[in-house]
Amino acid sequence: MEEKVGYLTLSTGDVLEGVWLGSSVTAEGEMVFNTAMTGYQEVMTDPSYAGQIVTMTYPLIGNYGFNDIDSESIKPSLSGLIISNPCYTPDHYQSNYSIVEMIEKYNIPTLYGVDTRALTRIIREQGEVYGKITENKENFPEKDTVATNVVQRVSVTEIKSFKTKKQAFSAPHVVVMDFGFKHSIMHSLLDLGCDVSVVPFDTTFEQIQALDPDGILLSNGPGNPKSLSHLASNIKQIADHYPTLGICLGHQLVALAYGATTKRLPYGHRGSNHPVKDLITGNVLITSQNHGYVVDMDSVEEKDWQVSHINVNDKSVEGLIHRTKNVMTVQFHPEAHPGPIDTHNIFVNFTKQLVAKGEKQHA
Ligand SMILES: NC(=O)CC[C@H](N)C(=O)O
Repeated sequence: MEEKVGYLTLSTGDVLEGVWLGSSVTAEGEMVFNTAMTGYQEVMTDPSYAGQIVTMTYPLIGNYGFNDIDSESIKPSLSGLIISNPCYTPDHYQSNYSIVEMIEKYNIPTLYGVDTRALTRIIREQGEVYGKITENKENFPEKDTVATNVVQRVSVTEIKSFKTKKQAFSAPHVVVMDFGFKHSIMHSLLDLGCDVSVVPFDTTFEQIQALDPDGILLSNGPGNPKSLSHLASNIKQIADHYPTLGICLGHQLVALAYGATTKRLPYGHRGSNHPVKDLITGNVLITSQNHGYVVDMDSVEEKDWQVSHINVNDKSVEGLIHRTKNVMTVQFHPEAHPGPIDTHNIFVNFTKQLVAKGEKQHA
């Protein structure tokens, strides 16, 4: 196969050389890195990466292929992919495609053979870095090209309903507000016996009331949470009214809706082994993470909120529980995928307390 050189130019002025994988599709976006050693399929299909160029720090990517089971969305939304060493000959009993076939199928702008260690050091040291995957090494990204309207790009546009396969009578009904939800969030709820309706991110309180849910889940999603501040009063009204769980962007949006603020992390948490301390049990849990923003600890109103989890490395807020309302939010990913399932109990506790409509009627 003929190799074609491509470049990753950065807003820092750095230029890294690589080789195009698939056709030479140019792209621009915020540079982020993920440190997971496995789980590239889940990372590539996580809608929270919309608008971003993802660098995988683990060198070998693609060795166990790509399957029909583990995608987190219908198609990848990330802006581009940077890897060191792609595997053309995957080996796994569930593998249906090679990573190269997927990159070609979805036209994902991808460079390989890039010095991903050097690139990661640049991102860690410079913080907010933008990049361009290009044929022309003189062609730099527009500085501060933060992707806009990313949530609109990845959210469903109409309601989609799913029935649990667990015992069907009186299953609790959870409405998932879709800011770019990962499919494994929905699977976690279905597996725990809930029926699920996935609704567009801007669904109003009244429209949600019409669906008669037992609980609400605000999903993960791409972009700066502050870009959705126009939804704050709607989100507060919903969370005031229903048992609510927020995950990642959903956690940040709930915090904003109740008056806290969010800020940018120096270079984000993206990987599958981020230690988080549960301040209620004292246990440290290993979590899956993908976020560039956090809720500012100083802005959390102590009389209303208990900080339930903190990040062990940088002490940032990882979870909140409302003191009087039935609202709980987490910055990490209890659905894992990729990563360990140490925090699966977040789903168990959320779903256990939902009183199914049928039970309400029969009580
Ligand atoms: N995975 C997510 O929901 C990410 C939330 C938000 N886009 C952030 O980067 O912080």
